[in-house]
Amino acid sequence: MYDEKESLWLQHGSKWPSDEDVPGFRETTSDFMAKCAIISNQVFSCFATALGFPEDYFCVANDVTQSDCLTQLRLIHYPPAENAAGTWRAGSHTDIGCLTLLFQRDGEDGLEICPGRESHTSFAMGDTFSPLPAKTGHIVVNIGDMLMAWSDDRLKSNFHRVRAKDVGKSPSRYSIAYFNQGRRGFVLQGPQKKYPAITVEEWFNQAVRRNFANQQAATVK
Ligand SMILES: O=C(O)CCC(=O)C(=O)O
Ligand SMILES: [Fe+2]
Repeated sequence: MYDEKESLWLQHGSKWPSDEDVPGFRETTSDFMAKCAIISNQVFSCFATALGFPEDYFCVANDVTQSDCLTQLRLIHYPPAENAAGTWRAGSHTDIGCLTLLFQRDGEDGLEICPGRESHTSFAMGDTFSPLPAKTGHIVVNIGDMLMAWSDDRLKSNFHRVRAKDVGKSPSRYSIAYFNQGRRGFVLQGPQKKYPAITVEEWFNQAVRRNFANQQAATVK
């Protein structure tokens, strides 16, 4: 089943809307992304220190000034819905990268979260989800699978999903997700070396293949 949403993805090498088409968009969005990088780095510094890495370790590994950085901003729109039982705005998933900052707006609820999962190879579904009401100005911070592997599974990625109301009308929902996804060529390995050293690029490719295979298996059941 597909997700009922549309989104604009921005990262190194993206084609931006022109200033004639959307005046001020590039400047405003770039400023916003720079602020997201600063906040992400504050969180990364805490995690790096707690894990025994140098304080700036994850900041360097996710440095958006480097052209091989896979970090991405996604501007997401979920169209209005009515009696949406059986559909998903975003099906249950964990984020694939290191750390996500998620921005929502007042009155556009629908995000549901699940506590951190146990192992980065599982793709458990059917756990208990709790709604996280949308608040303008708040930032939801999700740990992703890459950071889970990079921390030898000590920091858990968390399942989350987005739905419209089963019964009645749901307004449009706009959200913004800033995905810290590491630098392609950076070598990823936890301090305890639980998993073999691997580049971010190769880790990403493997994770996409694994998630896709698991999703296929879950759909077939
Ligand atoms: O729109 C949201 O609130 C969640 C989006 C999300 O989880 C994602 O794009 O990975
Ligand atoms: Fe997500």
